[in-house]
Amino acid sequence: MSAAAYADIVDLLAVVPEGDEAAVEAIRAREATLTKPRGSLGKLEELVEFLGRWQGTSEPTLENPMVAIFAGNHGVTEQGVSAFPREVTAQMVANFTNGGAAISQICALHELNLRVFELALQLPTGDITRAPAMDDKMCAATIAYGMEAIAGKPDLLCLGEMGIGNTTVAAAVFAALFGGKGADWVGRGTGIDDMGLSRKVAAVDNALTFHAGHLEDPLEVLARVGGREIAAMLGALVAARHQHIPVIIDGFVATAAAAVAYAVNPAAIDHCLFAHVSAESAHARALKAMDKKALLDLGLRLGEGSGAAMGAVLVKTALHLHNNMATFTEAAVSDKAQ
Ligand SMILES: Cc1cc2ncn([C@H]3O[C@H](COP(=O)(O)O)[C@@H](O)[C@H]3O)c2cc1C
Ligand SMILES: O=C(O)c1cccnc1
Repeated sequence: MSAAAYADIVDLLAVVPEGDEAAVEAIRAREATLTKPRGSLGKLEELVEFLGRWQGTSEPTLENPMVAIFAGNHGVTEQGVSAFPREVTAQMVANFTNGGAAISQICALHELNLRVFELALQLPTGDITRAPAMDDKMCAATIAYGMEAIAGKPDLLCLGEMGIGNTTVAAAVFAALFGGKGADWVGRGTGIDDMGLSRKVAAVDNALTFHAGHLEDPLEVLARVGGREIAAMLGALVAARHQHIPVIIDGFVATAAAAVAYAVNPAAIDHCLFAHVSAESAHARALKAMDKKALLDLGLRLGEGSGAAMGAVLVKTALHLHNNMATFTEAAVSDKAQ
């Protein structure tokens, strides 16, 4: 990575705006006046606080929630690590736009703006078992692309991805950042069989061996064993923080982008809500490594932002209740006995 681009990205991760605790206090004060026992909406109350804290206002909005899907292709698919062929990435991108994918329908039903960003699908990244995924310049450019992609000021950003083979590179990123070997981080992804699973474990182990000595720096990890969609999600996540946009992270692969940010500065992902724990087995391990708890456990293992969008559905519900329920006074309901 050019020294300047590298320093810029590290700076943006290292020095991040704090959450607005005064906004949270004001939200809690209103919450206490609503016609329900205090705290009885549990995590739904926390979701409103999350929105206010990171939008920096006691009156958060959800007028422009965006689901951003970044799509990339991976050289490591040559190792036979996915149950599906590489061309599915581009085919699913078309399906997202045409309305046929799960994420398309979640977004249509719940009025979330779906944006799909293709990242040079005809040019897969390097096969991480024997080359860097990206050179530093490509990695920096892709992070910058992710930063730009969220222009248009969403008030909530859900991050998702599409990329056949990307559960393998995500596993390699986790192993490089948090330690352990392929077997600790690899799962079945799209549903690969036992032989394929062994090839996946070997691919991650071979990548760790090939890149040994160059995996100290989190951004170097991203460039060497990550992928374009992970780099772009990292850029989007960082830009969102500086623009006061709360972020919802999807499953295993999107969490790898958050993990790179976390490895540079744990506070850099405080504005990120982890929507769900994926059925991809090592996702729980990744969340634990960052001491994060997921909101939902729906047994999803899809990617494409589906879990993040389901999180956004709950956030929408939570804010609607907060804004539209009656207070004890308005409804003439007797408050708790003094
Ligand atoms: C039809 C289809 C739709 C998808 N939507 C998301 N993914 C998910 O599966 C891929 C990762 O799994 P692996 O590492 O095993 O290739 C990613 O594209 C991810 O978004 C899909 C996969 C398929 C096949
Ligand atoms: O949790 C995920 O992000 C995931 C799981 C399986 C396949 N693709 C993505």
